[in-house]
Amino acid sequence: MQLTMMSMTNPGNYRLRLLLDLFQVLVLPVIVLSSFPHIINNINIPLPLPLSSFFSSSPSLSLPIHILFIFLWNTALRLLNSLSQSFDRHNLGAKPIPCVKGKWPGNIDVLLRMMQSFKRGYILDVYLQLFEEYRCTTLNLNILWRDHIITMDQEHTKFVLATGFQHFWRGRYQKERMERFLGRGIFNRDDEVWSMHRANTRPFFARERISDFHSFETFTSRTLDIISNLSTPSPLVGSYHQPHQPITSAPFDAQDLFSRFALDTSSSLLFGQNLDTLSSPLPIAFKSRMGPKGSEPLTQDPDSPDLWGSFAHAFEAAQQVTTHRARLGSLVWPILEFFKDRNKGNVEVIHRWLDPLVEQAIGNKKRMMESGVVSPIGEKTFLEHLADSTDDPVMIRDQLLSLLLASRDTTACLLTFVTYFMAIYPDIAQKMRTEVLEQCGRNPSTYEQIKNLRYMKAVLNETLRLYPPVPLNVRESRSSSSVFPRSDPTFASTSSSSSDMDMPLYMPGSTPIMFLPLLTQRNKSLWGPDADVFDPERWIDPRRTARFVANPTMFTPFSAGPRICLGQNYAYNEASYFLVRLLQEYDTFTLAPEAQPLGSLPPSEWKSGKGRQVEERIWPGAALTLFVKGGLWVRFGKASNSIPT
Ligand code: HEM
Repeated sequence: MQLTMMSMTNPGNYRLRLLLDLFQVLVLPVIVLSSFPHIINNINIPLPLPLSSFFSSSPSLSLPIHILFIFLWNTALRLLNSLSQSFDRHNLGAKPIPCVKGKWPGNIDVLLRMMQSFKRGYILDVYLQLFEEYRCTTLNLNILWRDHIITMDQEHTKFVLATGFQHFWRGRYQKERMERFLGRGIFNRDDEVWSMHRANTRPFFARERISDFHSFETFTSRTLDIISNLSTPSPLVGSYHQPHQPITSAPFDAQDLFSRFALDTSSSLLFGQNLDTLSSPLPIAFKSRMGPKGSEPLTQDPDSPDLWGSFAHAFEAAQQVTTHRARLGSLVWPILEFFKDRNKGNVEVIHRWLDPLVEQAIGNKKRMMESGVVSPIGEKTFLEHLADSTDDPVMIRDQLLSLLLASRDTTACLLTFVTYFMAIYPDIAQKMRTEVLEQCGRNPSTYEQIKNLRYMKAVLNETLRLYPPVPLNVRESRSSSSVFPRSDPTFASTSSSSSDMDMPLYMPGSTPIMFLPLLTQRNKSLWGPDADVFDPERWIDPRRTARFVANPTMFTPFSAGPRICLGQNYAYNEASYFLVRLLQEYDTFTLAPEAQPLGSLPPSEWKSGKGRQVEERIWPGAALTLFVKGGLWVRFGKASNSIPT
């Protein structure tokens, strides 16, 4: 019933869904209980004494009786569901996914443990701990009596994304969380609408477009100018200079700068406009506070034009809200947001910026059609290309926003973490620089040259392995159940018996599943004992690449299967182009922890943890995409043999 009602309504109407759920859980049993005496009276059945006194109990007992009945009703429903699942499982010859057994009813203690870890813990560490505690790579969290599967299993992730694609979709709960923000865009739709978007978007990323480095150059040189200004040691830059400190170049937030670079580059590609976020005021070292993801952009002077700063802020805040909802789960967040949708304000700001662009594109299309002018796809922006396919302004805006999300934060994240590695491993930065100078000299690079930058590609891949810009993702199984392939070898030796080991896991229908590329890509049983080590050579030495060649889905930063990223090559080119130009001019990269906003340095307890957190010098967080909490504050040093900008 729930599913039918949901499909009849707007997928973003979480209030209606919550009311329907509460009706099923709380109201329906009360109705049934109250109608019992009438039914029994009408059909004149004599009841045994305990039951007749139950129905004729005094009003003071009525509340406890109702609560008891609600409890019994829901327990019975859960039992029925579990019986039907075990029958189905038996028929499919599968075993259940191991279930987390918390100390409190509904695994509330597990939920609290996760919430605590999201605040102070290392990224996704709470999930890794649970996998290790239960010695398995796919687990049912069963929060508030609802199945919620998490997996770091390479084989199961491959099944969700590729080999068993038809069994999964984005699902009701994800649409509910994202509907107001991403609407009918490619990230929030399945089936026909998704296919239509994909078919329409793919031709736009043809080779000619992804190898046209002209727009990369425009925004790269603009970014390098800013870095150059910031990196010139000067006592005059008083806003960041601390008394009693030697005068050095200014620390700046590289993550913020790269996000601006990526947003301006993407906006020029997608809707032919330079949003020029690179020109709005930058966060200032020692003054900046924490923003929704990185550092807080400066509050705009009320008299100056907004310059898209409010767009960028609302765009980040909307991602935070969406992630927070996913963490709270499909029951809790709609209750907390019942009277106030926390994304309403953010989305209004976003639409205020995008709607005029969409209207303009539709108007231009009409004018061009009237005058009989037809321009080829290679000369169009994505917005113009979209406007050719539909006149529906909401559909165009939603898809445009999805592409902005796809291209901006992911690419900025990749550049941020490469910079982090260049700062903590200067020898790797040096090696990258040597390759760049050998292959490209001092000129802006070409498509062919970038293809030959083997070490650069290895660094990008190694960064994407340890810090995938989409570190976790969610799908939902469709209404029918399915069976996972055999688990990956992570805990192979710990299964209780060999017959048990041979049994596949049962994936129930209509159930959310979260997969965790960040954990899969750091899994020692797949990548070897040095899985946590940043070592670009693993992508060059053929004996070491053999693991990945034989098993490509152990590395899925761009996803896999029918929904694989459409901008993968574009992203490699954009990041490589930027890094080539950067390394032509700069040879030292240092972290500036003293400039990190308060509360953004890794907590001391991480030192006693396991894996990368022990040596982490920044705080990685996730809000749809990965980011450095408080921003990545760094100093860049100009190479003595650099070329003048
Ligand atoms: C380092 C950069 C990037 C990374 C790591 C990345 C990663 C991903 C991932 C993991 C997905 C799958 C999301 C999901 O199914 O839930 C995806 C999808 C997508 N990406 Fe990227 N992406 C990057 C850059 C880009 C760029 C630059 C563009 C376009 C300009 C782009 C366009 C898309 C599109 C359109 C999809 C949706 C595909 C679909 O649902 O069919 N991506 N990307």
